[in-house]
Amino acid sequence: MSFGNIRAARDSRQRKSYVLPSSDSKEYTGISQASRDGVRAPDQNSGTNDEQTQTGSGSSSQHALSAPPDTNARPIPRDGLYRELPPSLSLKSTKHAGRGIWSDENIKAGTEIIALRPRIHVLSTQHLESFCSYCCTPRPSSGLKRCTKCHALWYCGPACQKVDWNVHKYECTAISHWKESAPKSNDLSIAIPSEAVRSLGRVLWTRKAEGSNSVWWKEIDAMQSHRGSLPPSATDSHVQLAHFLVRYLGVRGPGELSSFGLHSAAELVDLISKFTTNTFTLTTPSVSPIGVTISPLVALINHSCDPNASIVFPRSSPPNENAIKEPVLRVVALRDIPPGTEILTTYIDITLSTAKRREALLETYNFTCNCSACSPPPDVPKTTDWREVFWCPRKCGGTCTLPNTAVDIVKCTKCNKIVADVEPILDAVRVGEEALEKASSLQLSDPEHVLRLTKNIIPILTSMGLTASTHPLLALFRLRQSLLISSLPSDPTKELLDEAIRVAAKSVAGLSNILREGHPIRAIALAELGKLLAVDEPPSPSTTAIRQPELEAFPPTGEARLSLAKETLQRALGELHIAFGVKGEGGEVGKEVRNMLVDIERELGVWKTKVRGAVEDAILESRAKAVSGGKS
Ligand SMILES: C[S@@+](CC[C@H](N)C(=O)[O-])C[C@H]1O[C@@H](n2cnc3c(N)ncnc32)[C@H](O)[C@@H]1O
Repeated sequence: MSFGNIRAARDSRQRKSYVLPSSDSKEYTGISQASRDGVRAPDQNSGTNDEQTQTGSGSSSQHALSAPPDTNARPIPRDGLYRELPPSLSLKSTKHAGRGIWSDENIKAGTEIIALRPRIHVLSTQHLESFCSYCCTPRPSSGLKRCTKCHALWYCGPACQKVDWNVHKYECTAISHWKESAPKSNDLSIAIPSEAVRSLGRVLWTRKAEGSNSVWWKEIDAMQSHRGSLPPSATDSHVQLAHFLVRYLGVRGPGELSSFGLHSAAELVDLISKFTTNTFTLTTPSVSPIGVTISPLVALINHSCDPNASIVFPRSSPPNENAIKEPVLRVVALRDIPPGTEILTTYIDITLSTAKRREALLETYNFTCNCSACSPPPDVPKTTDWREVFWCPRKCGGTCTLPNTAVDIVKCTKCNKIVADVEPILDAVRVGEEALEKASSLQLSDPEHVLRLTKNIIPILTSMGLTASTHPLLALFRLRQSLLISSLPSDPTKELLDEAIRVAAKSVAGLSNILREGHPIRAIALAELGKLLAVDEPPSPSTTAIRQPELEAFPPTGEARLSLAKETLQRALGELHIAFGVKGEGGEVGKEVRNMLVDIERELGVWKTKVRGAVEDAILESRAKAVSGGKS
């Protein structure tokens, strides 16, 4: 089996949306510094992961319990808005989080709760040439067709270009003007406005076309803004984005701004604050970020670090659904949701430590998270938070929580012994965080450097006892995995392929301790590991080199490797069904995994036939020897 498709998926993951804060797993997008500048894409962190089980444990034993239903939620009227909200859901409001979406019925894990095509989505600049700007189909081998006027957007064909022209006609002129005034550069992120600017442009042109009384505009208008309570740094960045937007729209004065329904600069900044709080990431079927999207209905969903639902774009195509209806956003239940429960997704990278998650949520979304993962209820027995532990230095198999504001005495969960000197471990975490930051910023421009950096830092963090799930080791594993896959040649050596498999196994193991079964990131990590295991095994090098038995133990070879690939892909398929919806059979990745399983069955059949044939030959040969009295 070839890994071309794995690499293609990874390639898009690598080039991250620059509206994203820091990881693969983001669903909502806060505006990062780069999009504040409106000019240049920054590099992003990657998510990651570690050990103990080779292919992940299959169960996430240490999860925080979900929050009990908030009985103080009060129903709120729809006022003719949110027509795509299914009847099994309702809108309610709580004091602490404002409006939210609640289930009225039992919802089974893997059920598609909401499915819609968002009115606004734009590709990040670095993905403009790789996906159709309308249906987001990846560039086919025959290539995409470029808009002949602005030369910035690409389409898979005339049908997509025609339907997108409704709004692109305004955007086309604006991009052309922007390009004329931008410094001459081959760097698209300089020549073309950021995705934040382009999304806001689309919002305002759509508003102009539909009018301020349209349902869609009222929904946009009702989105939550934090303009009044943002820290000065965030306000500054909003003002800066407003400045770029005005330039992009070609607005020359307040009169022209009012043609977009905005009557003051404050209203413009308010719109930007709504955008920051309510947009989320457009992803490929394998959850690689490729852009941003806005749906006022889906934006009503509040956040939890232990979510019961997720937002995905699986491109599952049930009959009658064709590509031009894509990208379809689906909100899928990650576990059974009883009636009267709030639907909660995650806005940030939930593999981060509690303190870092809180920091990210406060900075972009202006709230302190008190979900069950951040503040476990006092009556619930404390469980290990794998993001923040290290193995007991006495090697008893227990773990110790890294010291933080809530934990000052560090004790092993198993042998109960106190760890006196944690400073070296904290130093290692700090060094790891710095390395992660550097690696994330260089992953596009200098992947070789990042491969060297991760190769050096991972063993240091591992030797200090960090687990595969501990931040930042998990992130470093995932980043390394991503780069290893992207750099694998079409006929990889055994050494390269096996290393990619080992790192992928660490990623799966690390994620499995943190994310629940069926979380899209975990399901995709399993599928990637299974795919790597299924790649045709390269011949072993003729070994004059020193053997390293500990490295050779995993991955296995031959039939055992194929069987492990099969087992891993079967697990992946089960999780993909939850992550991307049972109805769509796990989306595009689910389909790919099913096809791979058929191929593996066939290959295993061949192995068995060969082995049986060899055994039978051996038996016949020994019988023949016995008959001839050992004379050959
Ligand atoms: C995308 S909006 C969600 C809908 C929003 N509650 C509303 O009324 O429109 C994000 C904002 O909702 C609030 N929010 C979301 N999740 C929250 C939570 N777990 N706790 C407190 N506030 C939350 C925050 O103000 C956040 O900036």
